[in-house]
Amino acid sequence: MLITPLPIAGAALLTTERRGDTRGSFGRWYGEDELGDWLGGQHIVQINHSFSARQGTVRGLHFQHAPQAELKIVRCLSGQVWDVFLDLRHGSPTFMQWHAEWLDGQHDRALLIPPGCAHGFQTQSDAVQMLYLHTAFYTPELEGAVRYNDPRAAIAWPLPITELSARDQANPLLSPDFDGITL
Ligand SMILES: Cc1cn([C@H]2C[C@H](O)[C@@H](COP(=O)(O)OP(=O)(O)O[C@H]3O[C@H](C)C(=O)[C@H](O)[C@H]3O)O2)c(=O)[nH]c1=O
Repeated sequence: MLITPLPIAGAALLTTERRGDTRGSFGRWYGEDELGDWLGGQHIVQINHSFSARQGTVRGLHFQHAPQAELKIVRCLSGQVWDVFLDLRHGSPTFMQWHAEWLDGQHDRALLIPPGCAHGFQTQSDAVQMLYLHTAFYTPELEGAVRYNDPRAAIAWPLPITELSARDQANPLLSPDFDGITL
C-alpha cells in the first residue's frame, strides 16, 4: 500500500496493488498493520456501502461528533466520484480547508479521512457504488453535517447537482463565529 499524505493533516491517499492473472485480479485493500499510526490506535468497526444511480448526485457532507468522531476510509467500487472532505477541527492549521480527489472503480485508490472532517462526494457517472470503513459506530444523535452550498466551505462541486437528500438540503449553515469542533 502506498500512503500519500494530503494537505489536510492526518489525511492520506491510499493506493493499493492489483495482482492480475488469467482468472482476473486480486488486491489487498486494507491492512491495519500497513496503516499503523495513521489509524491513531483506532480500529474499523463498521463498513457501509452506498449506491447512487445518477450522475451529479451529492451525498454529505457528514461527520460525527466526539466521542463517536470517526476516521473513514472511502473507496469507489464502480463509476466515478469527486470525493471531498472539509477540516472542521478547532485549532487545525487547515481549519475550514477542503481537499478533493477523483476516485473510481478502476483505480485502486482510497481516501483516509481523519476524525473531525466532514465528508461528501458528487458522482461523476451513473451507477456509483461507494465503500466506507468507519472506526466508530453510526450514532445519529452525534451526527453533524455541513450544507453542500455553505459559503464558509465554498465547495466547488464539478457538476450541477442532480440529486440531494431532503436532509442534506436542510443541513444547517455554519455560523459566522463557528471556530471548529473539539475531538
Ligand atoms: C451512515 C449511516 C446511515 N444509516 C441510515 C440513515 C438513513 O436512514 C439511511 C441513509 O443515511 P444517509 O442519508 O446519512 O446516507 P448518505 O447521505 O449516503 O450519507 C453517507 O454518505 C456520506 C458521504 C458519508 O460520509 C457518511 O458516511 C454517510 O452518512 O441510512 C444507517 O443506518 N447507518 C449508517 O451508518
